[in-house]
Amino acid sequence: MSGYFSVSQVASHTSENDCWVIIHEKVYDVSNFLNDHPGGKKIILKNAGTDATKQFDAFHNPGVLEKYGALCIGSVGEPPKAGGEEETAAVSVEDDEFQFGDMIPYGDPSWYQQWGSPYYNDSHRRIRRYVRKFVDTDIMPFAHEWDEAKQVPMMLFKKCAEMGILAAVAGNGVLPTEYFNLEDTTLFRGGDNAIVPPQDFDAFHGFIIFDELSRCGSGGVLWGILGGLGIGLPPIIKYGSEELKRRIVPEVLAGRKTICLAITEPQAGSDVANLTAVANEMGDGFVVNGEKKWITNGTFADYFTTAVRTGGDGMGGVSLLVIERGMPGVSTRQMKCSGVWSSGTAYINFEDVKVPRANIVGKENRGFKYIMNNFNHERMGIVIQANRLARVCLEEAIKYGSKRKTFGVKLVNHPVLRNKLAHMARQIEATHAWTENVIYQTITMPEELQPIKLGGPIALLKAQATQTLEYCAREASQIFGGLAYTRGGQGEKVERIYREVRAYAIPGGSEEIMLDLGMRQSIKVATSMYGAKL
Ligand code: HEM
Repeated sequence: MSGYFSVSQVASHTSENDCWVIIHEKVYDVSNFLNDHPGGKKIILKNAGTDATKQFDAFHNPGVLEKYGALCIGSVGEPPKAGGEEETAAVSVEDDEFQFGDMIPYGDPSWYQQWGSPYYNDSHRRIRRYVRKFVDTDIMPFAHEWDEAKQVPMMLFKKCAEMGILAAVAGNGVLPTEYFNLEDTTLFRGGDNAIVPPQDFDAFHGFIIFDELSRCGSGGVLWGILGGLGIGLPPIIKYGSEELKRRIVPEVLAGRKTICLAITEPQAGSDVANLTAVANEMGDGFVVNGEKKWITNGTFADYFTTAVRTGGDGMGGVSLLVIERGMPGVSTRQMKCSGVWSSGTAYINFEDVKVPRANIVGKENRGFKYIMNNFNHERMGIVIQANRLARVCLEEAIKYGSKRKTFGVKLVNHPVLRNKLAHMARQIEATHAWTENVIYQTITMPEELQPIKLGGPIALLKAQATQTLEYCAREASQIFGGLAYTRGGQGEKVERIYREVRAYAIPGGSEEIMLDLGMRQSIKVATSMYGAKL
């Protein structure tokens, strides 16, 4: 973008070879774009030389302007005087962290909209701005493209590593500082003056990272970048030998290698104790045979943190082994799923794969416990993402409903549609408050008690979050009508999220199993730990 133009200057560019329009006070030269315009050239020509903001807003996502930024040749009006009003105004808005975001009702958590909260401090406010900028500039404009291409660019891993995001989400609220250089990341560089001083990092920072990233409105992109690392690396960090950790963790945190968690099989999903992939002892290692299915990032991951049977039947015979892509006998293929397209969901075959004993995670036949502990972490990740995706549906529906009219009335002014928005908002807010409460427990409760005391509530919370997501995706789709039935365009996010609902409601424990486990576990804890007489 360069110059400044008056309205009358713009008005003289109205022909097919020389066509300008004003949109939101910016001037666009669309002469070379007319023939490529998905809405056709005539409709733009009809508005040539004029302020077409109203017409533009009726048909497009605001993100379109960012994507086609190259067409912008300047602004309407006079250039600002040096140190003038424009600059000062921008700074004062940015500094007001008590209020952050677009102020769409319930479009962000309440502490973004002038509500007090006991959970957050300045470093939490800084990290939300840090991640939001990244999402707005480096992810959101490309989410549709990547999803259609069914992959995220590999350079994103490097970018997330440099930002400090990979390290921040790998340790489940604890920074794995021994395995990456704090000064190599823009998030933790500078000690006490860092965006987040490393010693202050807590589970709420991790929460904000996932919540803000989920604003991209694509579970596929989110899982493409963090789905494998978020669940495949923590068991190694927590239970792996020092040698295994030194060999694998730094490579993954630097974005040079990728990792995934391979547990689910064609015939064993939530029923982990009955998995059948087998690792037979041979020499100083194992020979692995079996299949894994629906493995996030499995199409490209370098490491597979894999659940295998090393002992007898049931939960006592399961171990975790790190299998490497380069080992002969490993093959993966992309699965065709209804959603999360860019996350690299794979079917994996292990055929006579020789794995050294050094690659076992923790102790032999203790894998079931490690997997169950990891599940709580995985489920909280799903909760945070699902609830923000639900929020995205609500935000998109309110924005669209505030401009689209039927029978001369804006959609948000039809009581029947406002009722849908209200039901969306109350569920999202309740889920968010419960999530904050549980995250607070992960900081304050003794670590050894967490798997026992929090397992039940986290299972119920997962069901709460995914049912909220399902409700919001459905209702937002109804509000968007046909636009949520077509891929891309104004209903892009809602259409995609609707296809992704099952990817949240099933993995990590289906809703049915979560609800049953949640209550069973809570009754057990109530009677054995709190003294309830039941
Ligand atoms: C800088 C100028 C413009 C750009 C970069 C642009 C870009 C696009 C893009 C990418 C789409 C595909 C749908 C989407 O992604 O949202 C689209 C559709 C469309 N555009 Fe534009 N557009 C511009 C200006 C205009 C103007 C001034 C009008 C005038 C009314 C207009 C009317 C439409 C219509 C009617 C559609 C089809 C919407 C649909 O499929 O429902 N566009 N435009």
